[in-house]
Amino acid sequence: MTFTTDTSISSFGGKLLKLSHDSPVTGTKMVVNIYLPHQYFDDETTKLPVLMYLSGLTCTPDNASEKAFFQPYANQYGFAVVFPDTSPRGANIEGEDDSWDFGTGAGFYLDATQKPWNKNYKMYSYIMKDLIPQIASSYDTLDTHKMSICGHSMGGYGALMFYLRNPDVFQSCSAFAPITNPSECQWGKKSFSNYLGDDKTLWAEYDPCDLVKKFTGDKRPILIHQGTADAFYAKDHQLQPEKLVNASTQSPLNGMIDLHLVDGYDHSYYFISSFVKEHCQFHAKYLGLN
Ligand SMILES: N[C@@H](CCC(=O)N[C@@H](CS)C(=O)NCC(=O)O)C(=O)O
Repeated sequence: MTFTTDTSISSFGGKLLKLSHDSPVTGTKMVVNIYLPHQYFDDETTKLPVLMYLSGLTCTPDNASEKAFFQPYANQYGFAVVFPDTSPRGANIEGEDDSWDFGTGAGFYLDATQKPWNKNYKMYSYIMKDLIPQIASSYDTLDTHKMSICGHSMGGYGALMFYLRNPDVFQSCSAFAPITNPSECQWGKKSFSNYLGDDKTLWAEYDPCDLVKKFTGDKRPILIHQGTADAFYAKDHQLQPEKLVNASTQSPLNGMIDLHLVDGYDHSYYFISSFVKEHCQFHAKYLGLN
């Protein structure tokens, strides 16, 4: 299957492409946005690294494309940014649209094992086995062997989880207000029990606090920003970045979780866009761009 370009929008000297494709993995039509920096159009031979950005609960690829402001830094360093969706849509599963923190917009980047979700809710395999290979085959000058990953909230969890499981695929990882211990917070428990069932050994295969202890990749820092005025952090305890720091003390990444608690910032894209520069600078270093 190839991408259909639904829209192409000029932005900061590059272009944002809004794409769709039929995914054999999810069995649904999937949408994805890709930001191509000006280098992509200036020079048709040089391969450009890729930054994957995973969004949080309720998001489509458009939230970050419109409000995170990766574009100036993508142009400064010369990398493309991929914004996948957060779940399959329109799978016609009963209950899929009943709540904002489960089902549509809340795929948790995992492969569901439980009925009725296990037919379509396979975001882990979608990203690894469908989206990334398809970007590689559709865009000759995007280098998916030079790829880093970041994300926000549920997408921050996704970024940590993909990186910790696949250090050979992703050069570096960062997160904004990530859910770090999904097995031990309300959002995670709701999704993991419905998508994965009761077997906690399966939960551990997706939980960054478990995965960090088994990490086999290079000893590189993971950059995390967390706003102190974020109610999901301060009041609801959904995010718990300190738990990842604690878990990492028993791992090769001891001392490498670079957690910045930033005073007064909330959970919104005003927070993300305030620190996107630091995250781009961080990834550019590991992508060999600065
Ligand atoms: N809908 C939820 C909030 C969900 C939420 O904050 N989602 C975050 C990710 S966890 C987000 O990025 N929302 C979309 C946006 O801010 O553009 C509520 O009403 O409390």
